[in-house]
Amino acid sequence: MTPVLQVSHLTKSFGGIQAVDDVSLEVRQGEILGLIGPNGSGKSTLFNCILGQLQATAGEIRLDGEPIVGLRPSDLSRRGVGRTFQLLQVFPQLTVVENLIVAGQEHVGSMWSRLVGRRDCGLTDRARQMVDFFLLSHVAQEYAGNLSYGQQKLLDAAMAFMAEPRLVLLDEPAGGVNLTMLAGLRERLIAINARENVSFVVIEHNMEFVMGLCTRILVLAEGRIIAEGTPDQVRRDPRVIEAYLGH
Ligand SMILES: Nc1ncnc2c1ncn2[C@@H]1O[C@H](COP(=O)(O)OP(=O)(O)OP(=O)(O)O)[C@@H](O)[C@H]1O
Repeated sequence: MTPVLQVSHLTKSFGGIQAVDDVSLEVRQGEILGLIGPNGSGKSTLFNCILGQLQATAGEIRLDGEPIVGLRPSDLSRRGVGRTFQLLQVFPQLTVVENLIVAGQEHVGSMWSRLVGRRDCGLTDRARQMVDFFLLSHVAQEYAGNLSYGQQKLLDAAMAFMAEPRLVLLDEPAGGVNLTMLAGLRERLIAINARENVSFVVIEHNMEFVMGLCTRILVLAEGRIIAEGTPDQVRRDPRVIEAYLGH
């Protein structure tokens, strides 16, 4: 079966720095792939190249077998690529449901049709589903700015699923989330992955969280993949321990 995402020999330089250095990887249908590595190892740069926010210096990226290098983030989202952000992207002055609908609208029609058309396109129903799924029903009509940080992270995650994506790139979903909410967040992500057969790539510094969420993990150091395997294999790999300790 064609992988959902194929990255081949991707390189991104900033002047003399090879932030991503000849990286190749594949993401399979329904897989939850973790991307870990010390600070500055190239994780965000790799994400931004995949998402069309940075132009790769060399290499190829394919989505469902089709080359996507050069496509804009909006084109990618229409092709089924969603993302969450390291820093929250919710609108504090909109309610939870309104945030979800706005996130869904990004993928439906042009700005003009959004302004004049008001076609719902099932967004209200999908927003209700996401509110229930991410355990936000009790705050559905609350302004997002009034939610706890953990609830805002759940909302941020839910927003990435509004357009029923095939692939979601999650940038530190556990960052800043307190211990009591972490287990719930991980459980919901695993549940939506299974329910919608969507693939994830997850950047995460919280080792316990990423090891409990992902089926396979890639480890980056200085722009290169230095290890790959199941959470257990990666945890015990001396190259990984050295990359973290030597940093
Ligand atoms: N816009 C830029 N201009 C110049 N150098 C950059 C730029 N973005 C990233 N870098 C450099 O590229 C390297 C990789 O950075 P990147 O942010 O991708 O790492 P990271 O693994 O995501 O780090 P962190 O875990 O701290 O977020 C670093 O040396 C960084 O300083």
